[in-house]
Parts: sequence; C-alpha cells; structure tokens
Amino acid sequence: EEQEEDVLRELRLFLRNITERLSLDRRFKAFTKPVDIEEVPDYLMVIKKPMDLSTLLTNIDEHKYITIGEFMADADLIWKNALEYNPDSDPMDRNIRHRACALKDTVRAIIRDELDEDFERVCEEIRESR
Ligand SMILES: Cc1noc(C)c1-c1cc(NS(=O)(=O)c2ccccc2)cc(C(=O)O)c1
Repeated sequence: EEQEEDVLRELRLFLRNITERLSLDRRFKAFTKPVDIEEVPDYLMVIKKPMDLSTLLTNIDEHKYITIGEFMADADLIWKNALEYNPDSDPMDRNIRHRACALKDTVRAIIRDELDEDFERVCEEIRESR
C-alpha cells in the first residue's frame, strides 16, 4: 500500500546516494562503467555476471531492489569480479585488486554507518510479503 511505496522510495534515495558517492570517488573510476569488451575481449568468458556502478543506478531506477541485501549482492559483484578477473601478482592486477578491496570496505562502512536497522527490517518484511 502507500506506506510501503514510501519506504521503497526512501530506500531508492538511499541506494542512489551511496552509488553516486562511490561513482565520484576517483579510486573507483574503473568500476563506473561496464568493462569494455572491445578492450577486454575474453572478459565475458571469465566473468558470468558483469556489474558496475552505472548498472547499479539503472537497477535502482527500475525498482529492482526491495532490500539493502539485494543491492549489496549486486554491489559485491563489482569487486568480486575484479578480484576474479585480475588474480595475478603483476602490478596491474595488484592495483585493480587494491581498488576492488577499497570499494568493498567503503560500501560496507557506509551501510554500517548510515543504514537504520529498523528501516532495513521494514524493507525485508515488504520483500517477504510479496
Ligand atoms: C574493472 C575491471 N575489471 O577488469 C578490468 C581489466 C577492469 C578495468 C576496466 C577498465 N575500463 S575499460 O574496460 O573501459 C578499459 C580497459 C582497458 C583499456 C581501456 C579501458 C579500466 C581498468 C583500469 O584499471 O583502469 C580496469
């Protein structure tokens, strides 16, 4: 009902705010757009579920996420994919993995500091009711 839509609207505002702040952070520039398949031709042979910050924003606008947990699962794909595709010890791989770990820690720190547990519980109850 209307109250539920008010809650989900507030969730989308919160998720857009997080995603936009991450996109503005220069450390995360490589994560702002899908990996360019022309530049990285074997990427889709290795990574089955690509994800990036611009796709997160599109998903939010398409009302894909009803809970923080659903958003986190896609946000985690961004750094997990980077660790999986760039496993080697050479400086380039190490550097993208360092940025991927910084993205993981930054998302978690924002959620821990800014998400109200009661609000997340209401979102989970809406998810269970649908
Ligand atoms: C993410 C990701 N996962 O695997 C890799 C590899 C990256 C990644 C993707 C990009 N952006 S891009 O796919 O458009 C591109 C790749 C190669 C040359 C020019 C552009 C940049 C970087 C970077 O380190 O700057 C890394």
